[in-house]
Amino acid sequence: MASASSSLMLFAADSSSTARLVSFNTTNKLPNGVVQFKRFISPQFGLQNAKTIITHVSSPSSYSVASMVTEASAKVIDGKSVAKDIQGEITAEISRMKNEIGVVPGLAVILVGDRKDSATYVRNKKKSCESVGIKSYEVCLPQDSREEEVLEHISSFNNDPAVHGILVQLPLPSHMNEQNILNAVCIEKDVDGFHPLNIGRLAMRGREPLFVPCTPKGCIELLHRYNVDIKGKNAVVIGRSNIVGMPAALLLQREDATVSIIHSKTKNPEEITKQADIIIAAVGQPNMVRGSWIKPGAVLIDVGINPVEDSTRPRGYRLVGDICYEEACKIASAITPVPGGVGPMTIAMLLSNTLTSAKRIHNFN
Ligand SMILES: Nc1nc(=O)c2c([nH]1)NC[C@@H]1CN(c3ccc(C(=O)N[C@@H](CCC(=O)O)C(=O)O)cc3)C=[N+]21
Repeated sequence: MASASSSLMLFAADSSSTARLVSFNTTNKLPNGVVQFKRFISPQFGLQNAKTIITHVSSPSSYSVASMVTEASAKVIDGKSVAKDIQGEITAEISRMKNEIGVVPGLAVILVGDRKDSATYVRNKKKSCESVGIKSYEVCLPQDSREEEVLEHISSFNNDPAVHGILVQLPLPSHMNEQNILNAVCIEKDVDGFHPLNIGRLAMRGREPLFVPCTPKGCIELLHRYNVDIKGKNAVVIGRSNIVGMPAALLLQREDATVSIIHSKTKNPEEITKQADIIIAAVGQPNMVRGSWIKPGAVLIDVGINPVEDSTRPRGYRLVGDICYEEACKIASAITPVPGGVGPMTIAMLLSNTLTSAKRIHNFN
């Protein structure tokens, strides 16, 4: 078979053809060494992410063998880094606002109960607020509080001129009526974008919501900042929750994508995802989207943040997405990691919505 030098030349010839989808997926094992050629190159991001690993070079008596594995790995969409950039932009705007009109944006968070994950999110939000210069107000109520108490806090934040955004951490305890509570947040301070009037406007052509829900907004912002075309593309949203799937589908539609929504009753979901140029996965099922579900070159946004047991980690678990990253990164052209993908963007969009709200209320541009 191939000698070491001819295999390397073969690779060189390949790598000059940038735009072509080159794939030769062979795995040849020879008794005296291994020759492997494996390539998945996605056209959209060219070859910059192709990794060539010479795994084995041997020179038995008659010939030498180089084993070369070239696997394109998708571009990593670095949500953590984009979120950091955005927070820098927000910090600068807040300081300009403070200097020019003496106003500091304020965000109120209401947390009911003692779910550990909710407490962690709320703590992280508070830290992020501090770092950009947003003043945060926090109310923590016990699990057995009455709905009326929550409504009273919302009402007083609605009337507090120092507060420009109000977030009620979800999920609420099951004895509370989530609809009543979300309806009570005045739409001018609904930085989560969960008020039915904001969602309704998001759904209507020619109408503009005051706020767009943070997680879906973060997904679209990542696509924009990575120059992913959305217009005219096939986009698939997996999951139809009020807080992520549904608004994500509406946003993609507003960006002129052709949108399909997959949910628990969808038959043969993989046949639909296989057609998708863009997938947003938001179901909360660890590793549900397998490599075989993905069209080569697709762009993947993974909203899932699922803890799975892992005794090798200090916390006893690690976080995985809804998309099987190890398989998907060999087929997609770009993918968000978990953690470090959509999660940090959710917080950045919350800060951004809070700044927008303060600007609007104070008529500051
Ligand atoms: N009213 C309301 N608004 C929300 O926006 C809201 C909510 N309720 N309830 C819970 C979900 C969840 N959520 C996250 C935000 C950031 C990360 C995040 O930054 N995650 C890190 C990982 C953090 C870790 O290591 O644990 C990451 O993905 O890199 C995750 C999850 C906001 N939520």
